[in-house]
Parts: sequence; structure tokens; C-alpha cells
Amino acid sequence: MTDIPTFATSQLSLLSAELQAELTETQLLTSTHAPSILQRAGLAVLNLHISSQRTGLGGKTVLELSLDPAVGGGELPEHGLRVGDIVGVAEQPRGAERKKEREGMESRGVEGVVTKVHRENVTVALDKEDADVPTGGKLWLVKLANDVTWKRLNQTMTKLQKMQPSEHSSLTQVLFGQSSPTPMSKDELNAKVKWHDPSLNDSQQDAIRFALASREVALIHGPPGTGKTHTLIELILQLLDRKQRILVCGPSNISVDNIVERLSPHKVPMVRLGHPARLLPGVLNHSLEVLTKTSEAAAIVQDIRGEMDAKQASIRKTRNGRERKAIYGEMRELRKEYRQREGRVVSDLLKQSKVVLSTLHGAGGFHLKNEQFDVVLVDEASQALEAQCWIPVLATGAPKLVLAGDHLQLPPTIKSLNVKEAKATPKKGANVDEVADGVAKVKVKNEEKSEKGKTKEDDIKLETTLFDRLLTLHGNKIKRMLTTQYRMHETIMEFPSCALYDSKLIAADAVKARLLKDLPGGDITETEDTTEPLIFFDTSASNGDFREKTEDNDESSGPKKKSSLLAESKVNEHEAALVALHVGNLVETGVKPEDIAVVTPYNGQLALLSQLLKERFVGIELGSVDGFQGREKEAVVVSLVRSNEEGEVGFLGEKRRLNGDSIPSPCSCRDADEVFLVAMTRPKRHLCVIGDSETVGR
Ligand SMILES: Nc1ncnc2c1ncn2[C@@H]1O[C@H](COP(=O)(O)OP(=O)(O)OP(=O)(O)O)[C@@H](O)[C@H]1O
Repeated sequence: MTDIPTFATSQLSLLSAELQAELTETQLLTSTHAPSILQRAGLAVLNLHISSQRTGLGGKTVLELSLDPAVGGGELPEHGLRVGDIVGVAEQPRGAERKKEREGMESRGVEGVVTKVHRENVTVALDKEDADVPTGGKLWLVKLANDVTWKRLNQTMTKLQKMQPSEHSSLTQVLFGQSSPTPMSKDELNAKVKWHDPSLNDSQQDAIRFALASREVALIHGPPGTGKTHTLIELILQLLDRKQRILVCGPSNISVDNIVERLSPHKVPMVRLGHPARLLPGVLNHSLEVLTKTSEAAAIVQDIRGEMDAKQASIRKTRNGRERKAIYGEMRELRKEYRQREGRVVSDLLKQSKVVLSTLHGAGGFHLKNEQFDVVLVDEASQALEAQCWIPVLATGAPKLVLAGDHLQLPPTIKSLNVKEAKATPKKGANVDEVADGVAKVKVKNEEKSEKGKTKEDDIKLETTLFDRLLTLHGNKIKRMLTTQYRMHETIMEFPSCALYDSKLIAADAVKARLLKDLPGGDITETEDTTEPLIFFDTSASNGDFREKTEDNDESSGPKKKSSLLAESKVNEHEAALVALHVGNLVETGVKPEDIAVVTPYNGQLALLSQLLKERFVGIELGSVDGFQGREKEAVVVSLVRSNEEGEVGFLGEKRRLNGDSIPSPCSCRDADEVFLVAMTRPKRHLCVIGDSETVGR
């Protein structure tokens, strides 16, 4: 049994350490690196101007930023800004102002969210309604730490911490082991169900019956390719048949959109919450914001929007301070009116929806404040922090929770290494070595503490997902596993099935013998590569030809080293050449580059592979492991990189190694086993692993 206030208190301190780690990282990067380095690292874009300004959804000011004509305009340089990123828009610091400007986060201009990214411009929706948009001079965009997420997690855990025992629902009590899940009778578990999809396999049907019969909580364990989403769609339809109202959540927009897309053909009354700019185009018709615009009341809302646009334009033309102030005042009034009208339309739409879908984070927004649900369903639950899963649970007070996921895939990335307190946070402008040192010290302190005798609080870790914790708490009786997989050739499946899933996976007939040579529509030549599902190139016998190299991050060594700015990283040139050779062989047989993915754990190697492959094989997918999880490809080539005499595979050791010139990258945070296992479950017909068995084998 877990004490609820202790749990919440512990989560709050872990979350605070995590936020500090993230803020420290961003602050250090922006304060210790010149804007040009940040630009090269993909964290900033320089020399911009506002090419258009308008009022967007929710009455927010939306800026479109393009390259300043003074620098020749044209396409933006390569950058890593993505839709949803939080950015600062500010006047670009000049000369002596530069250091001061970059150190003071308060002088970074206005903040907003990236809503569109095109080759020639980036669109940003500003957070503050009356933000003073920077006007003169060249502007720059810089990526900022995202503390919005953490604020909501904090609110949620604070709410849990302060709840009185009498306020805990039966669900909450079960989730903390204060009571056991209500037992289900055999009749309930074997009840006859009228399936919408008669092709469901036995393990899928069993999981749905189980989730329908559960009173408080049910876990659906779906290993890769076992039709987890397929199963969830049927579960949603079955719940609707039983007149239940459902809130469906996932940790990312893409996880939620995936369900919206697959639910859409069933003509279910549903609404997707969330900023339209972050939703897949195919999902927009179900988005609350778009439905709001297309409903009857839309016309009056549009009128006000037009008026607001006109006012915005006049602000930009007005230099007189008093006039500007007056216009801001009028805009405020218009916004108020706009929101009231929009609010009424929104609330009507929500009331009519039997299924509401949002990210876990989004479920904490004001839209769901007075909405009631019978079931909260969380997909990709093992990719979410436990605190995230509590957002919909506490926001709706629903009596039942269904979690779907695979706890054996990579958990969410944690930056703070479970440092309990944020003691490692350096003072503003501290040098990076001090931070690394600080983290090390706090870690040692924690280790000392746990040796003396663990308390319950010490057992609570940020990376323990709710899925994991519930399995430990209640055991397999709250879980059903999907066992037939529809993705991998039987031989590719064997190793992950044995290593991770107790050899329980079965390959569906349609996939178990599929090879590259049988690719539909392709005249594929039969070669050793296209008739073998699994190939391992072992480089250990190469007398050291295939040794890894550590990239040197010396900025002064010129543009050749550009990629190394992203991280102190490892490369293995011979391995990269072998990857290129193998990909070349596959393409020669007729396999399309877009059916091939190359995966590696190091950014350095990724950059090298990108140089070798991207232009030669247009459409090939290159990725780190985090980015690749969850996606399937006909053929996957893995470059493990590590090869040294010491047999060292310390990926994790690099996680926090910040030194003056290096910028940490998420890609260097995973260890070899994880890389290997995740990559193993992605290919359908062919997997090729290149590595040094002596180094990696250890
Ligand atoms: N009962 C079934 N009969 C035939 N095909 C199925 C069945 N269930 C799932 N599939 C197929 O298996 C594939 C994987 O399904 P789905 O995308 O639902 O799985 P998933 O487990 O959510 O995938 P991921 O591993 O990407 O999370 C899809 O092509 C789907 O059509």
C-alpha cells in the first residue's frame, strides 16, 4: 500500500528536480553559447523579420517570421524548431548588448508557441494577449524550456497531496493499493459480446471483455504490432454500445490523433481537444476549434475576429504611445466578447460528444472542468510519467481507468537522474562544469542515504510509470496481454519475444514468413539479403579496423565539425560505410529507400550516415532510437557504433556530461540494450545489425 500524500509529496520534489534540470540546460545553453552556435545547433534562428501578423484562434496574436530582406530573404537555415515548441521572439542582440541580453531571460522579448514551420518561415502564436511585439531591427527566435507542462503536473500532484481521505474515489484507493480491484465473475468475463470487428483475435477479444468487466482499472499490454490500437477502437465502440461516455488520452498529440483517425470511419460523436496547429490534418474536422468555426454561431465569432485583425494592423502602424494604449484597450474588450461567444459554442459541442480525445496534458484544461466521464482510457500509457496520467483522472473524477501500453518499451526520458532536490541548480551564469559537479554530488548524497535504510519515499521514482507501479501493486490479475503480432517475420520476432515477452508472442500467418523478395508491387531480385530476415555483421574480427572514434567538439576546427556541435558523440566510420554498402545492395534489388530505416544511438554517427545516405537514397529514414520507437519499416539497418578494447558501452555515462562546447542531445541517452531491443521490434521483413559482438556482447 502506498501512502497518498507521501507519494504526491515525493512526486512534487522529483518533478521540481526535473524542471530544474530542464531549465538549467536551456539557460546554460542560451547564456553560454553565442547565437550563431545556437543556430547551428538548431536551437535558434537568426536574422528574421515579421512578414505577417494576424489574430489567430482564441484571439491570439500570430506572427509569421521570415529571413530579413536585408540578409537576402529566402529559405531559413536548417533548424530544429518544431510545432509545439515554446520560443522567445526578440530583437537580435548586437555587440556589447549581446552577453547581457542572452543572460537575462527577462529581456528575451515575447514568448509564444510555434504553430507552423515552413521552409521560408515559422509561425508563432504569442502567449500574452497584449504582448508588445518587437518592432525595430533584426529579430531572432530561440527555443525555451517548456515549463507549462511542469506547472500542470505540479498542480495535479498538489491537488492529490491535499485531498482528504474521504475525497478519494474507489478508483484512487485501488490505484494506491488501499483496496483491491472488485473481483469479476466468470460470467462477466465470458459474457457474449456482439463484435463490431469480427476479425479480432482471441487475445484481443479477451482483453476487451476484461476491460469491459473491470470496475476500477484494467491494463492492456500490447507488444509492438499486436493491434493495441485496433483493440482500443473496438473497446471504445463497445463502451459506447453500453452508453458510457469516454475520455481518451495519450501522452503525445500523435498518439491521440492516431485514435481519432481510426475512430473517424465509425461516425462516432467525438471531439478532439487541442491546438489545431498541433493536430494531424486528417483530424482537424474533429477538432473542437474547427467545429466551433463551422457551427452556426461561427459567423458572429468571425465578425469579431475581423475587427481584431484590423485593430492589430493599426497598432503596427501607430508610433504614438497614447494611441497604441487606446487600441490595446479596445482589443481587450473585443477579446472578452470573442471568448464569451466562443465559450458558449464550445460548451454546447462538448456536451454532445460521447467521446472526447485530448493529450494527458490537455485533459487538465478548462474545457473539461465540469464534464463527467464513465471511463478514462490512456493509450501509450508506458510513455507517460505517472503524474501525467493523474491529470485526466483527477480532472474528471471518472470511476474507471483503462491503460494500454507496453511497459517493456522505452519509458519517458528523465533528465534529472532522480536527483531528489534541485540542489544542483547553479546560480545564473555558472559554468557548466559546476553543474555536472553539482549533479554528481547530489547523486552521491542520495546513494549514501539509500544505503542507510530505504524509506518508502525513496522507492518512488519519476521514471516508474503508473502502468509499472500498478503491475507491481496488483500483479497480472489486472492485466491482459495481446499475443498475436502482425508485423514481424517469425525469425525477427524470436529474440524480442524471448528476451522481453516470455516467448508468448505468436506471428500471425499473414506475416510470419514474409520476406523482402515478396514485397507487393515490387519486382525484387532474389539475393541473400532479400531472402534472409535477419543478418548480423559482426565487426569484432576486423583487427581494430572498425574502432569507434570520439568526436572532438572544438568549435574552432571549422565547419567540417558542424555535426559534432550537437553532442560529444561517437562515430564509427567503417560501420557507416558498411551500412551504406548494405543499403545500396538492398536498393539494387528493387527495395525502395522509403521502405528502409537506419537506426543508431549516436548523433555523431547519425550525422555521418546522413552525409553518406540522404542524397544517394532519397526517402530513406534515418533516426535515433527515441524518434523511431513505434514506427515500422520493411527493412531496418542498425549501426551499434561501439567498438573498443575495453568493451565499454557506456551510453548512459554521457547523459549528463556537459562540458563547455558540447550540447547534450537526447539521442545519446539510451544504452545499447535498449537501442537493440527497440530496433528489433520495428522491421517487418528484414533486420540487419552491424556491431562488434565483443564490445556490445559484454
Ligand atoms: N485481429 C487482427 N486481424 C488482422 N490484422 C490485425 C488484427 N489486429 C491488428 N491487425 C493489424 O496489425 C497491425 C498493427 O495494428 P495496430 O496499429 O493496431 O497495432 P499496435 O500494436 O497499436 O501497433 P504499435 O506496435 O505500432 O503500437 C495493423 O496493420 C492492423 O491492421
